[in-house]
Amino acid sequence: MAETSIKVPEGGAKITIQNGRLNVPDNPIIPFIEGDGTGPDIWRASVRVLDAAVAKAYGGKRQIHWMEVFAGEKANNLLGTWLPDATVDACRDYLVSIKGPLTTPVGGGIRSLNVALRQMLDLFVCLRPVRWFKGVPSPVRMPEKVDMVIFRENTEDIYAGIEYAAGSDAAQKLLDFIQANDPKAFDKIRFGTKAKAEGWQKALEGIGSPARDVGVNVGIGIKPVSYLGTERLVHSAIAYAIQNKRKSVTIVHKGNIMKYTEGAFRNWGYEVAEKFFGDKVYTWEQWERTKAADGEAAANAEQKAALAAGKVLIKDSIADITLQQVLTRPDEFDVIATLNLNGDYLSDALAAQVGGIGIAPGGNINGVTGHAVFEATHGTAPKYANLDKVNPGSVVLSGEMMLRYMGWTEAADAIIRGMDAAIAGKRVTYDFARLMEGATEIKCSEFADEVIKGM
Ligand SMILES: NC(=O)C1=CN([C@@H]2O[C@H](COP(=O)(O)OP(=O)(O)OC[C@H]3O[C@@H](n4cnc5c(N)ncnc54)[C@H](OP(=O)(O)O)[C@@H]3O)[C@@H](O)[C@H]2O)C=CC1
Ligand SMILES: O=C(O)CCC(=O)C(=O)O
Ligand SMILES: [Mg+2]
Repeated sequence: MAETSIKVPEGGAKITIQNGRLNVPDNPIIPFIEGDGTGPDIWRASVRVLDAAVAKAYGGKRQIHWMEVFAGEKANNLLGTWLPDATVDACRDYLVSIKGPLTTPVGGGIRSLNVALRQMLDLFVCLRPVRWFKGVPSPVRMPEKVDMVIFRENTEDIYAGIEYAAGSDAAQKLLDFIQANDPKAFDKIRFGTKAKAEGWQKALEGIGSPARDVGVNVGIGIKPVSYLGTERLVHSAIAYAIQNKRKSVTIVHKGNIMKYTEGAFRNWGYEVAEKFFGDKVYTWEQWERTKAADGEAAANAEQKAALAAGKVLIKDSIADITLQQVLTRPDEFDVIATLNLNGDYLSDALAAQVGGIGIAPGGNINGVTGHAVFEATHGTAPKYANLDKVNPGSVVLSGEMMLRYMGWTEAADAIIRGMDAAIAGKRVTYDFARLMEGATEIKCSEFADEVIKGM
């Protein structure tokens, strides 16, 4: 029987932050959420890898004191609530935590606990690096060219969860508001009135469909995108690119269609680049201005000189073509700054290029308060729950990101060495084994053993 309340481990101490710098003791207490579905299998394997990496790197001088906190099905079973306040408080108090995936029902039921946690702790960056490990099976010809870092805005966009169900009073009130205040826009809501709905129904009856009573059934979602939300995300992405000597930051948006949300994100993104990083970046907006003033050749020469001087190129790309070009021309993408939904799609799509969601890590981070919750990109994969089967790589590598975030680079490096060795040995979980020639399929727990051996 699991614990029903949080037990603070003895002998551990809190990670704190002072003047923007994390203070990590040698015995930090780190809250963890096991997760739903495959979460427990993965966590059991991953925690052994993380502990082994720390032991290998520091020979007992440092040790993580793990503290289980509850969320999702386990919390609901034990405590009758999906996301206890104590869990959120623990992640807040202890600053750095790690979690497994949590289930979100589709089309009704509770809202995403994952999203709730990100919003409650204001973890505005969802950082998802996408890199290839030598030997990992990939559907693309040159996976070694895939080396991107996604900065996904984590607190706004349609993920704010402001949605009203079709037929509800709230949806009707919003429709009435739009009709009263912007009749032209209201007209574009295809089935926004009973007359329009009935008109379509009549047309259907004209081709033999049975008669039925149709009403106004329009669900409405709201997509907030703010200047400050954009500023802090894009600022983080560019600062990261400069610090890590990356070549470019691509602002990915669908601003041709959603002009005042995604389009504004693009425009503000360039503004942030020039306002905060003017001497360290060269933007496509600068290129446009020089072209208008002095011609294309001058603009090209200016860009070439700026990049030769080590400036980071700030460019933008519309989301649909981006999804093609990350496949066909991956080396043209480096750091990506994007909105919440685009980032969700892009991170799963890109993971496929480097071996799949089984090794796609992530971190949700507030670089100002220091709060961070590390978690895999994938979900609960419920059909594999309790089979000790799936790849623990995503949580292991999320832990690697966490260790690096804490400044425990030697332990993080040990994990990378272990992953490299395990993959090179071709003893891998089912997801890799089914695509890798000459591989032996092993269990989730056995893969953890291979990683530990390879450190
Ligand atoms: N941050 C979070 O906690 C997230 C939670 N979710 C939630 O998870 C639930 C299930 O979502 P679903 O859309 O099925 O997506 P999942 O990511 O859970 O699974 C989709 C598929 O991805 C592959 N996969 C996932 N995890 C692994 C792994 N560790 N190793 C190898 N392969 C893996 C499997 O593919 P195959 O069958 O081909 O082997 C699996 O069937 C939903 O409730 C969703 O809301 C989703 C995403 C993130
Ligand atoms: O919260 C969920 O259930 C899904 C979240 C998700 O897809 C993601 O974080 O990438
Ligand atoms: Mg996702």
